[in-house]
Amino acid sequence: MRVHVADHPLITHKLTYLRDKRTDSPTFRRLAEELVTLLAYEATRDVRVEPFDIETPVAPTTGIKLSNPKPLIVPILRAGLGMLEGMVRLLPSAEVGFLGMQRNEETLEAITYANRLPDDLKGRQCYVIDPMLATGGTLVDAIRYLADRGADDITAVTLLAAPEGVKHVEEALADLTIPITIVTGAMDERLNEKGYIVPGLGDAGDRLYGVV
Ligand SMILES: O=P(O)(O)OC[C@H]1O[C@H](OP(=O)(O)OP(=O)(O)O)[C@H](O)[C@@H]1O
Ligand SMILES: O=c1cc[nH]c(=O)[nH]1
Ligand SMILES: [Mg+2]
Repeated sequence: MRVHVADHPLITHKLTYLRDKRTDSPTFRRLAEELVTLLAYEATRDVRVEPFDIETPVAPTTGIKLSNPKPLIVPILRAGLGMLEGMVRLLPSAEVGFLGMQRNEETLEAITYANRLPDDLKGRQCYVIDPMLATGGTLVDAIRYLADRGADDITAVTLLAAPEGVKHVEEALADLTIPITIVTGAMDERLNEKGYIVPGLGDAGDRLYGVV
């Protein structure tokens, strides 16, 4: 598994405002969208392309275009929805499938309460988007779900990650032979006793959409 921690002053600058508890929901949403666009640049480094012949006004040349089938973007509801617009802006021809997952606040185990994805993901390159990788339980289940349906290249894009969670993802998915990549805006210090990322940003879903 490849883990890429973005190291760019603009990303850290935007993350700092995102983390700040005084940042209101509209600003939080805007920052999350801006951040994912910057992270997607790194996350799509290995997006599948094929040669494409064109003619410029001056001469014929061969460029590239995204291969078919197009990539599948999978936001994990709720909080992953806050990253969808930014990701789709960079990959406008991608398809979007949805996974609704929620972590039980006591056991910290994730349950899947909704899915709207193609049954057959054979040969698909998938981008899972979720702002938080905490214990890693949610991401492990999401990646396994996609891999079981045939996805053969999976990249997770997160705003923050905890070292314990990344380790868990790596260990729990060690049997998968497909390429798995995590691209994150920052690797924070640790998890606290409630499974929250420290220093983190609190509950990403609540900060985007309010407490439900
Ligand atoms: O790595 P883990 O320990 O599994 O935790 C991470 C998950 O927790 C948050 O979602 P949450 O369960 O709060 O749902 P929400 O997006 O609806 O708020 C977050 O968006 C991840 O999906
Ligand atoms: O810190 C955390 C951990 C899990 N989910 C969140 O939204 N925040
Ligand atoms: Mg939440």
